[in-house]
Amino acid sequence: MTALLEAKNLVKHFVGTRSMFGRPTAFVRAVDGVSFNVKAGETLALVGESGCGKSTVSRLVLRLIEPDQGEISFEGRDLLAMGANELRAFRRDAQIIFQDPYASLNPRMTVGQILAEPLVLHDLVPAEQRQKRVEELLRLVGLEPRAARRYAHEFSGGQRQRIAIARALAVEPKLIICDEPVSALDVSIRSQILNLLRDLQQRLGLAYIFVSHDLAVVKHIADRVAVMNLGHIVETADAEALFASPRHPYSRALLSAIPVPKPQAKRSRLVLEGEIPSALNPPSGCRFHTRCPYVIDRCRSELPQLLSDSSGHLTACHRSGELPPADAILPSDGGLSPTLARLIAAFNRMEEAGTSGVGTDDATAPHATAPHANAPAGI
Ligand SMILES: Nc1ncnc2c1ncn2[C@@H]1O[C@H](COP(=O)(O)OP(=O)(O)OP(=O)(O)O)[C@@H](O)[C@H]1O
Repeated sequence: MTALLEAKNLVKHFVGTRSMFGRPTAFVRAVDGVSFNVKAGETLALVGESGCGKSTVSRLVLRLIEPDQGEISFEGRDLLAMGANELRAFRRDAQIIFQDPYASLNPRMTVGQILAEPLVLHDLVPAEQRQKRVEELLRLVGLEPRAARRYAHEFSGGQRQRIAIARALAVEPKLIICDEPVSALDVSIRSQILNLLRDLQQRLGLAYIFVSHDLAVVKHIADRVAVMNLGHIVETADAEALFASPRHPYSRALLSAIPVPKPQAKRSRLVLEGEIPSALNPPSGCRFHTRCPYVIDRCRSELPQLLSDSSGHLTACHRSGELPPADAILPSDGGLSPTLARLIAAFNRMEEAGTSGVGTDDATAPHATAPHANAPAGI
């Protein structure tokens, strides 16, 4: 199947520091040779720690910023060569929703006006049918039509994210970039929004690029996962394969930080030691080598290529194939395998995990403390 969106070898460096004369003296290598594709109707999750380049990739594929190098195609057409008219059509096909819906919703406009705006801008619905379309959009995201008369600040965080999703849907997109869409929400609300996104995907055939630092969230929504570290993708695989058998040491470390589902279980967390190296001065060779327990000399000097096995599982690690199986190092139900215990001595420290990820069941979510946490989805 042809990819809906394909990015090849994307590079974006920002000026990091300048001399007193204003000349660039160092560059932030935010995105440094990133390739991936997204098929129609699927969810590709882009995962990694803060600063790894996820948002820059999102901005590049929406052509909000221009890459220094690389290619992007959408439905087989060269996105970087598109003229104004083609780009306008692309801006309908590809939408974005952000972590903080409030910041992206105009406080001076009613929800009805916010949802009608893209309809007018893209000349989609005759004026007399706009109100009906706005009401349809509100229902689509689980809000009552009377929400149209109110302002964004009158809604809870989850409801505001529903409004932002409705606005993205107004132009009937094929692809939505979801940039940390549930990170700012109360835990109990997160699963409602994730369920809504999944439901909309099935009904409307949408593709998502789901950007998140949190693999626990991604587990609930992704078909495929691309793991990013300091401007590089280090592993890409079907979500099932990645969660069952992560191959890159960095993916394994991220995965082992996911809290176990049983609240009563004694949970263990693997924490990567040391500072995340800076994209301003990234380590040579493999950018993970300064934190990797399996580092060998070659990792310090030679950048590993992203190589595929016969199943399409891509890994960029000189030592993939030599590492112990993932189930030998990942904690299960709070128990520590002997291999993990050995690893910790060399690599990490262990700490009791008091954090929580996605509430799998709203009724049992532990942090339903915000005033709006138990508010119904509709208003
Ligand atoms: N306009 C810019 N000018 C200079 N540096 C930038 C700019 N935008 C991003 N960066 C830098 O590029 C790197 C990647 O940033 P990016 O926001 O893409 O990462 P991220 O993975 O999305 O992180 P976060 O989740 O914290 O937003 C960071 O080091 C960031 O400081």
